[in-house]
Amino acid sequence: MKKHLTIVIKLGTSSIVDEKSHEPLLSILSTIVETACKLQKDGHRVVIVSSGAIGVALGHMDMERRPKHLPQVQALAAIGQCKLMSLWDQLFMHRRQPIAQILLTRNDIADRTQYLNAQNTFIELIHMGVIPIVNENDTLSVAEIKFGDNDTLSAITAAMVQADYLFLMTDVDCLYDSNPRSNPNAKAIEVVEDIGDLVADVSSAGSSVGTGGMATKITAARLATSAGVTTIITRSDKPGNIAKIVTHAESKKAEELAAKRSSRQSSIEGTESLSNSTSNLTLEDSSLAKKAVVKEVSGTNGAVSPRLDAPSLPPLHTRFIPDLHPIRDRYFWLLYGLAPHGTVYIDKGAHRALADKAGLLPAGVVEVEGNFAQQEAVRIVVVQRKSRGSFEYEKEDPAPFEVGRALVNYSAAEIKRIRGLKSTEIHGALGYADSEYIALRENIAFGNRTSRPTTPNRMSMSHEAEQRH
Ligand SMILES: N[C@@H](CCC(=O)OP(=O)(O)O)C(=O)O
Repeated sequence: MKKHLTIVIKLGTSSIVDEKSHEPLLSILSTIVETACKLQKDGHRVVIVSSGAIGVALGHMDMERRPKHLPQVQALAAIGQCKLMSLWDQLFMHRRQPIAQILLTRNDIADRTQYLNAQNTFIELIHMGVIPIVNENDTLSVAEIKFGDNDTLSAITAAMVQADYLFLMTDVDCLYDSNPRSNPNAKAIEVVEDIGDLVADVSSAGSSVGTGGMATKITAARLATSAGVTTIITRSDKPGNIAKIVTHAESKKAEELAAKRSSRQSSIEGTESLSNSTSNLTLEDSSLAKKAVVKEVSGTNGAVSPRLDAPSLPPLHTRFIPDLHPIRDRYFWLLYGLAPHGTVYIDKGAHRALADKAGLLPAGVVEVEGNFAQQEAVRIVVVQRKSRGSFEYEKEDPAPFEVGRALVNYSAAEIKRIRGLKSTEIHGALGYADSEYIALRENIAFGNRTSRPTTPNRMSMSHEAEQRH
């Protein structure tokens, strides 16, 4: 196994406190501590993303359920966060393992300098042999600046620390193609090569004290795999399985990478591919081999691992294979660190120009939506004009599709006035010209799965992610 793997372990509220009594689940927490210390001892680095502040506070304050009123939730988070950290600290102290608390809001990382500061702190802590324990800073978070669920926060953390693995610990073994509690023939999905083609049961809504569910785990897996992080969904009540799963995944990695490369190579002809200026990221990746590898396991009733007949196999889990060309650093930050404030619709010619590493010129802009300012993030959506030079575009055939995000040099109102013009005409239209480009190429990042027209299934997931932004 590669030395010095970086492993992010995300524990939801339901793994930390009992859903009814809100008492801490000490056996799970203790096994996590033992697992994390063993991994550190073996030369790996561990980061924990721990929910549970509000859940712990409910128990501490003898409250039956999570309140609805935001200031009350924020107050509970403030009460619970120190109890939670004290709990972790006591458990880790038995192993003489130092820990550190990192609390983040989306606002913190929307500023590039602050994002880099957070990243540097993580790197330094890891270097010092400390285990960072991350949570959302709920006391400051309101809807607009919330990650909303710690699944997304854990994916962003995993990207920030360039983790090898993200473990999303949950209350089922893995993803299934249908609900295993109601369908005894539900099949376990053990490997996902491409989330774009995943058909899975996401009906699990999460616990009554947490906010995430299976859908947010898939969103998190999409973010993390796009940053090159192998993402695992597995049971939280058996944290000891983490090391076994890593060993198994490491042994599979090389052969799967080779297979993915050769499948990509053989189908690349005839397929339009576009790239980020430094990462060579393929936008139109429909040529890649994309499938969820579903392996049937018998007797899935109740989502309990039925693997007694196959002792040599690793514990049941779902493994999302990371993208061949990860989106890292600034491009990841542009895509997922920032909340988009609007949409700029561009034509296919502009899309092609971006692929050739040009910036976005006003001539290629068809429509603008939202009320954004200069230097704010927007979605870039490609449309087909109804006729040459027209600002009308096809709404369904072909459907508009999002290709990425950009930081713009002009506000929404300004872009409305200069769309369709040549750069030399900007000054005449506005009375000034800050830049010849709507967005510089270095300020545009392409996503590898936001590029194609979305199926209803995918659409609902990306909308959900957007709402959380
Ligand atoms: N930040 C919150 C947890 C957010 C949340 O509910 O996340 P999760 O339990 O993963 O769905 C807390 O510490 O209570």
